[in-house]
Amino acid sequence: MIQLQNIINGESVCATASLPFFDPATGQQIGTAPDSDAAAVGAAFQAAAAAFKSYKRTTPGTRQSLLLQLADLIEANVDRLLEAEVACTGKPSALTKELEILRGADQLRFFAGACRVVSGTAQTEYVEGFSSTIRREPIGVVAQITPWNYPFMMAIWKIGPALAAGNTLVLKPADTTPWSTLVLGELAQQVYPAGVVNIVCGGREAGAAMVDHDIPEMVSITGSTRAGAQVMSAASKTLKDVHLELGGKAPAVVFADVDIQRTASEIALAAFFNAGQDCTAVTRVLVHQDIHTEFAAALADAASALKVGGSDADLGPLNSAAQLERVEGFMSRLPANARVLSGGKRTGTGFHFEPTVIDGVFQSDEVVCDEIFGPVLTVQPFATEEEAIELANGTKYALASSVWSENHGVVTRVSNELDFGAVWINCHQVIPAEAPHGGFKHSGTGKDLSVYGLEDYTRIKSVTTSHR
Ligand SMILES: NC(=O)C1=CN([C@@H]2O[C@H](COP(=O)(O)OP(=O)(O)OC[C@H]3O[C@@H](n4cnc5c(N)ncnc54)[C@H](OP(=O)(O)O)[C@@H]3O)[C@@H](O)[C@H]2O)C=CC1
Ligand SMILES: CCCCCC/C=C/C(=O)O
Repeated sequence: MIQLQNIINGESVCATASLPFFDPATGQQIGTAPDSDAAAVGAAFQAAAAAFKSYKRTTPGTRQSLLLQLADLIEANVDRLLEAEVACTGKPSALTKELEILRGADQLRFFAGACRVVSGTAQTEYVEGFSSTIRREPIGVVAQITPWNYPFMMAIWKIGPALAAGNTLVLKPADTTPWSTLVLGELAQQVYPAGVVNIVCGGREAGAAMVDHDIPEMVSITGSTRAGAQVMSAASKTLKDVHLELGGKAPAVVFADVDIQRTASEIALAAFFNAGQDCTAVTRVLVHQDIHTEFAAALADAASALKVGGSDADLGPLNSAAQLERVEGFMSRLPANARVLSGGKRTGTGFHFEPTVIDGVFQSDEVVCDEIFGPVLTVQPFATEEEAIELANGTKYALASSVWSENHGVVTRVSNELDFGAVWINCHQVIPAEAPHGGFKHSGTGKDLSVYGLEDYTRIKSVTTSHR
């Protein structure tokens, strides 16, 4: 059994209580991680506050160099990170190495470069006899809470911009997936002074303590809309900045002129990658009525061709028994009108679920409007461009979307009307480090990645100097 420890002020620290964590591919326990209480979380914030006094004075050049060193360490330790990530998630190994671990190193390199170009304004005389400067400064100590769907990469998305901007941090991984974040934290200790990067594990008590504590001036969470709303409400008591990357229910709007087989395969991949546990995954296909039946059948074929579980899998398991039960709950409550064209049930060992395509559903059905976070895709026909836009925009989520057509006018008009933080045209889920990632409405506020994500971890100060 592996016994993990918190990382506080540069040291591994035991906790008084622990939580088990499991391999979702088999359901077997892997080890235990600390179940941190408010005192442990408080110690981490104290360490981060002490470290901030000197870390905030580092130059962009120094911060760049530190991030580049950490990126190099990630590459040098890719096998350790991969073992920890795959153990807690059951993800396919080769894809995880390329698309999450090595990509995480690249994303850190992006922030390493970006921190050298983000700046305030030069001295300007807005008032005669006075010079003004607008400075971008780090916020201070930040509290960061990550989810279990991409545990390593979401930790990168949090620590990269925070450290690039000159903040110190305390990060809590989800209780089912602590391991790779602690390996990352351990690597960070080889680069950063004690207290700059602190990792505390735990469940809801630790999460609440992260948000309630009065040291951090910002809390950033990636998770469900429910968790985001709770965090926002709790954070309002201490007037913290909140940065929320929450749920999604991404539509793919497909017009009648597409290549049906190719488009269906690409959409199936974007729906079922990571077993659909992805806030940008395609979850709703809105397809022109002229090709509805043929396209739904092509999606079902593409879904059935995917391999679930095993070393050469296209998709691994759901992350926990609770998540499997949540997905099964949606299936058990399907309305009478729904037709399951492929999949629909658990399979194999652990928490695997078949890629599932459901036709015959309506906009008001729960399976169409609520985030499921599993390999479940619904199909709805539309008659006109206007109806497609209305259906696409018709849920409370607004993170990601795509439109598929060869017609330039159609994709331009529709992409302008789609009310989402990201719109992809004839593709889905293309997420380079340079592009802002974040939604509107119940999908949250603030951006990850990009210079906008880096700026979210800064505050603006106005400094005015008299010429006297
Ligand atoms: N946008 C996204 O990427 C994600 C969306 N989800 C959605 O959430 C659904 C349920 O999954 P669930 O596991 O409950 O996900 P949560 O949103 O509850 O968990 C995500 C992270 O938030 C933490 N957390 C949850 N509630 C609070 C709180 N009130 N205060 C502080 N931290 C909190 C969790 O900690 P702990 O480990 O203690 O639970 C975890 O680290 C999924 O089906 C999916 O729809 C889930 C994960 C990611
Ligand atoms: C390897 C593709 C990763 C895309 C990650 C974007 C989604 C983030 C989230 O679900 O929070």
